[in-house]
Amino acid sequence: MNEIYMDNNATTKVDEAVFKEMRPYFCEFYGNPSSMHFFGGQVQKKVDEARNRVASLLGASPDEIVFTACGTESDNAAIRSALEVFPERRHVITTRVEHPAVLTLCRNLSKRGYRVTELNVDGEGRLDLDELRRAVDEDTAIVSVMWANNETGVVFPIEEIGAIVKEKGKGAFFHTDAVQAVGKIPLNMATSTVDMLSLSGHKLHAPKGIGVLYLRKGVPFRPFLVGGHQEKNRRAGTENTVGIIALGKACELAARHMDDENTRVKGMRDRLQRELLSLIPHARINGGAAERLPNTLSIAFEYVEGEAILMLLSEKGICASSGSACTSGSLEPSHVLRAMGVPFTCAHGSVRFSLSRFNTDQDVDAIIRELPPVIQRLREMSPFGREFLNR
Ligand SMILES: Cc1ncc(COP(=O)(O)O)c(C=O)c1O
Ligand code: FES
Repeated sequence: MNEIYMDNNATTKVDEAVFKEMRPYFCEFYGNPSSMHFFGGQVQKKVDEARNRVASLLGASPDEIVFTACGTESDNAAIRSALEVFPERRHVITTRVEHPAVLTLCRNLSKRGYRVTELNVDGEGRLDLDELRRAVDEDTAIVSVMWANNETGVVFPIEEIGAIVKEKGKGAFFHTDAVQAVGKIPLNMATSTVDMLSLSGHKLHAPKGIGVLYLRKGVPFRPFLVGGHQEKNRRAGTENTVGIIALGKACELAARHMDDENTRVKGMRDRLQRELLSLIPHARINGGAAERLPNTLSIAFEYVEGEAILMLLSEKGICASSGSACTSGSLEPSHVLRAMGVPFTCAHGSVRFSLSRFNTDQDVDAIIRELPPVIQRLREMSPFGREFLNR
């Protein structure tokens, strides 16, 4: 069976060129970059090169790049640092649609006496900037808003948000979880209002377990992990050298190919969306009217179960995701779709296809061929679906 992988917002394949770049650093050049001898020096040089490559993709300076273990660590480090820098400030602003890496931390903070504002989104997943404007005050330590949503692909107007934080925040930090944005849309820290940004290697064809916290020059920072002097005292722990080198290569590839590839990826995503909407009745795009990442399609089929769709697709070799919490054993539909007010019946039947540069037109053809009969079959099987079809 030919596998069709359209779950790239969950994780991506390591690019062969990335693997080739990191491979010698396991068994041949395994030195510790902090060692004085030539063996460590060789690795240090390669880590420096990787730092330059990451910085270049972000329009940042290499000193502003702190390597971490993952996107989650970067998110935690950014928010916790802000609270330590401003111990007297007790207010944190985020959104209802953040990844759990931010949302769980914020909800824990609210249990510990912090005031946490979770900004709402409208039916298309868009923020109300007036709500943000009203929320920011002199007690706000940090505003953390994701650049792009992992489930719907909806892109937030980060620079407009940053301008509001800078205008009203009395020095409050602005952090963005850009884990889904980096490599998919161009970002430029040189002209940005962002103070701190998180990214994760495994979303852009580097391996799992490597992340970055971008930390703007001059922004005060308290490290999350303390110990050795790595990363200029901003993140202790011996560097994940192979991961760093891999991420450097992945960023270099992303910078070089982003324009062409994303045009092609968007073409495939748009065709998939168009065809599915025309072939399957009572389907709707989650976040369809908002600005979205070029690779993401979250589509709701009324009166069917997300899991059932995924299981039947999986039998055909097609990997997608349901964008619902029930994949993790709960019966609640996704917090993102709920925040958008997507009706229960649609939220449950939502499927996310997320493409990458490794997808082909044949992959899109296969989904267009396989999915409509799957939905038809499931609707016929379900009592709700039957009633609904007979209406
Ligand atoms: C928006 C967003 N933030 C954070 C993360 C967490 O990244 P990591 O898996 O590297 O911890 C993810 C990945 O699932 C994500 O999609
Ligand atoms: S129970 Fe499956 S999508 Fe909600």
